[in-house]
Amino acid sequence: MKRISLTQYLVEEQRLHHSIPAELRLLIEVVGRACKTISHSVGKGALGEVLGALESENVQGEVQKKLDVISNEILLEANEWGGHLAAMASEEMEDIHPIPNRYPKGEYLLVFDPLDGSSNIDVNVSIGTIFSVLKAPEGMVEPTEKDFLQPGAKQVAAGYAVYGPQTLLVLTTGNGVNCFTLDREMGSWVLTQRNMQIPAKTKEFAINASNQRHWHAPVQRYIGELLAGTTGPRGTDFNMRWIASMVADVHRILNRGGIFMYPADLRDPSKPGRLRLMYEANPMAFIVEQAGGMATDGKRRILDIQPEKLHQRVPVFLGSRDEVALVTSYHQE
Ligand SMILES: O=P(O)(O)OC[C@H]1O[C@](O)(COP(=O)(O)O)[C@@H](O)[C@@H]1O
Ligand SMILES: [Mg+2]
Ligand SMILES: [Mg+2]
Repeated sequence: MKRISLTQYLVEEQRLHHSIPAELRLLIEVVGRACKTISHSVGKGALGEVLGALESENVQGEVQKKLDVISNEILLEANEWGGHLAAMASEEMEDIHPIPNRYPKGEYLLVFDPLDGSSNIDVNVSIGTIFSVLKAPEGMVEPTEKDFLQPGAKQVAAGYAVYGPQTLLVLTTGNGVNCFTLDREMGSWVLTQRNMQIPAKTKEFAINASNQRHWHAPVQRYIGELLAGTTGPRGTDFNMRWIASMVADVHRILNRGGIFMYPADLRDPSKPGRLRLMYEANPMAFIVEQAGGMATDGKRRILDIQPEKLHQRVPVFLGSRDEVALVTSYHQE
């Protein structure tokens, strides 16, 4: 098999297909390098003293794990001097992070969840990094939060890394979805899956069922029908998986189909669901659509939502098209 590296793939996209500008290619390479460094820290575990929690909380009021903070710092540092960005924003930081004046600046904005699946860090289950790239608005002088508040449809690139049995990088620049595997000996990302496609039909679903008593009626109905299996209206059995790392759940769905749900529920109305629009739902929705799947908040296409604030939460239904369309239709009845 001819080995194609991430750099070669991106150069091909840039030169042959003109689908990405050189600046964006270089930015993606910097993010890819940062993910390699994070992978290295994750892999050290107790030997690198990277496990466990800190005393601090992030803007979401969640206790920060050491690796949440380490990964955030790796991404900030790698991208600060790259010269391709105007500013960054992260799950772990309340405010945006403009590129300091001592570094060259570029025209892109980078948004990330530095470490996704924090509850799995200390138990050696797959975790990851999710990122999204936006273009800074025309005429922007000093970046502000408002410049980031663009619908997901405006993303120019999105991806995630999974730190699991293998370290993977899944990427879209709006021209399909490709997967790269980290060759740990060579230290390079190698293209291992081209043009990933999510099957439209599935018999597998992912939801945190411990929240069932709080769900709204359309989700109760949909899940009730799946659980009824051959004895219910669907006339077939469904299987359930829940890793509690969105990256790992989405990666499974990208490979063999399935529907992933994190709905809003009857609890705190100020928290519609758990996942964050800008750095979890939008990049994953972009990837899923590029792989032929569908992503909604139950009512609307996620990529059409106009963000109102950086750390906004949204309900998420994404994956195999037929199932996402069905649960979305239940919300419209
Ligand atoms: O604790 P729950 O309800 O299983 O939630 C799991 C979800 O929370 C998340 O871990 C949130 O991400 P963070 O770890 O980045 O906060 C998702 O990856 C995952 O799908
Ligand atoms: Mg997350
Ligand atoms: Mg996180």
